[in-house]
Amino acid sequence: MSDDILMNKADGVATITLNRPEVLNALSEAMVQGLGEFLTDIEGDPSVRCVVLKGAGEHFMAGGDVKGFGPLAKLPPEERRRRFEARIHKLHPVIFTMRRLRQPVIASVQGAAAGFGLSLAMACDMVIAADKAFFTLAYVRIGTSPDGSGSYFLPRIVGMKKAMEIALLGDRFDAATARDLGLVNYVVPAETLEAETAKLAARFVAGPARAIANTKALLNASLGNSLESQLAREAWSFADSAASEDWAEGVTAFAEKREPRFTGK
Ligand SMILES: CC(C)(COP(=O)(O)OP(=O)(O)OC[C@H]1O[C@@H](n2cnc3c(N)ncnc32)[C@H](O)[C@@H]1OP(=O)(O)O)[C@@H](O)C(=O)NCCC(=O)NCCSC(=O)/C=C1/CC=CC=CO1
Repeated sequence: MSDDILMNKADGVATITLNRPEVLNALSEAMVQGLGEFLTDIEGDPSVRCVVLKGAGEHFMAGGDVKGFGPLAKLPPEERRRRFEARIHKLHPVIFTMRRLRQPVIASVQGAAAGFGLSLAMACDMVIAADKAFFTLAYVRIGTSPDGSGSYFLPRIVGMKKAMEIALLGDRFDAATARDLGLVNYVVPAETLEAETAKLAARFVAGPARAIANTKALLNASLGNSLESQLAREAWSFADSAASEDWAEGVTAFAEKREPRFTGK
């Protein structure tokens, strides 16, 4: 496995670190492959109750490696089209797996989240950002259009008009603006980002795993479902959650007026 991406598992949390700080963690082929492999590993590991995605160094991720694109500019247009289409398709299993994972995925963002870096953060379930973080969809500034699910999640999160502004202009905006737009859940002082991310992850680790997984799947499904299908799915999910040990513990703790002690079973 390449050093471009790292994973550490501890106390129920899998932390994935994008690790090319010398280029603001710009994407490499090895990083895409590693991300896919780590997420597949997590999908099969019930001991992981939460995933944290972060960047090494001062930034989250600057997106595709634009300096690495240089040599491609010399290729004939049809060859460029072929190569980029192939490369970008390799990102898709990563996005699908992140959305399909039973565990919540938290993006912990410091510095820049640009291009695919912003797409990736949007594909996470929650985003916690340092007050000094900044965001740009960027693609239009290098003469291209969004990828990696950016054009799927952006209008769903911020609404169509704001999505048009962010995508068509590619301007930078700060963490407070990102929070006001709903792109970020919490903004925290940069020096507390790690600790606040750990606190949020610990809440998921201590939570009712099956209910959390069912809730995540329900919200994902609602983006494309009719009301009728969604209601059917809600009924199934509630009943499935109610068949867990954590549900029995939750209602018992409520009756006993104490905090529940969930085990994830
Ligand atoms: C917003 C920025 C990310 C950061 O801005 P700032 O803090 O002002 O820093 P800079 O001075 O601009 O940059 C510092 C150095 O880092 C280099 N750098 C920055 N971004 C990249 C990058 N994406 N790839 C390679 N290197 C990068 C920059 O050149 C500086 O280096 P030097 O000091 O040597 O000069 C800002 O930098 C920015 O907007 N970056 C570009 C964002 C972008 O266009 N991203 C790519 C869009 S395409 C994409 O994301 C996705 C894919 C996915 C997969 C396959 C194929 C295509 O694209």
